[in-house]
Amino acid sequence: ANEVPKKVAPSTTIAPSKEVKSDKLFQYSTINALMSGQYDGDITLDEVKKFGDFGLGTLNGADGELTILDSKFYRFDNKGKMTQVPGASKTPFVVATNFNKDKTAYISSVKNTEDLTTKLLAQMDNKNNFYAFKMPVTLKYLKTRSEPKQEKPYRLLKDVLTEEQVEFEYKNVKGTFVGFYTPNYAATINVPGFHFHFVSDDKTLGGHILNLAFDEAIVQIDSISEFEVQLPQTKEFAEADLTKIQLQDILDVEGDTK
Ligand SMILES: C[C@@H](O)[C@](C)(O)C(=O)O
Ligand SMILES: [Zn+2]
Repeated sequence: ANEVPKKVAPSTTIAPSKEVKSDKLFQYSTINALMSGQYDGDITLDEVKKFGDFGLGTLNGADGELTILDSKFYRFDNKGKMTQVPGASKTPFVVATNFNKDKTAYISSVKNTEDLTTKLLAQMDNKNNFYAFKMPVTLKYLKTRSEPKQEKPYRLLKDVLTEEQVEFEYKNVKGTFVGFYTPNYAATINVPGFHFHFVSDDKTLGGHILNLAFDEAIVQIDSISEFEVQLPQTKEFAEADLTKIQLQDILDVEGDTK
């Protein structure tokens, strides 16, 4: 009863920190799993939407090229058709973020994707961060690819794309470039280096960019210091050997065909 009352620090209310949308990169599954033929995911695009309004990937069965822009899901198929897909659609591999630009940069006289990556790298302060790039642009030249829905037993993505990818070439297309950069240390998790998709403003074309050219554009750059990988909880994923994929195989399928 006569114990000395504990000294209580004067209560200080900490001003609630400004609510900052978590600047995180979310991905479902890994590029090694996709390359190994893991084409059936157990996540819907509506669930992905919780993690980002901006992104890219594919749909179950590797059924075309997926691009997420302003929280809408666009599928560009092997017939060159672009459609919006319902949120109940599932994906085996997707990368998404709530895009918030840290800076913008004026990029000009881009002759091809190699030239673009050099110009983007020059704008990146930390090559060990992830990055997202959003760029409204009129492309003088655009070469994209897509691929048909696969049937089981699934083949390696390398074989699917080598044998079945369909390439499309366009001139003077206005749209939005959706891009990501993954540091090489994460090369088994996501596409190492740059990965670009596209959605035309009239929503008629896009897909996985193999090559491009444009005179000038302002690119929005989002430097990302946190990434989250949600792993498929499917039997196939649990039993898959994901160590066989070679880095060169990923680079071969992501880059332009000769
Ligand atoms: C479906 C694939 O072509 C994907 C995910 O777009 C990629 O790996 O580039
Ligand atoms: Zn792609």
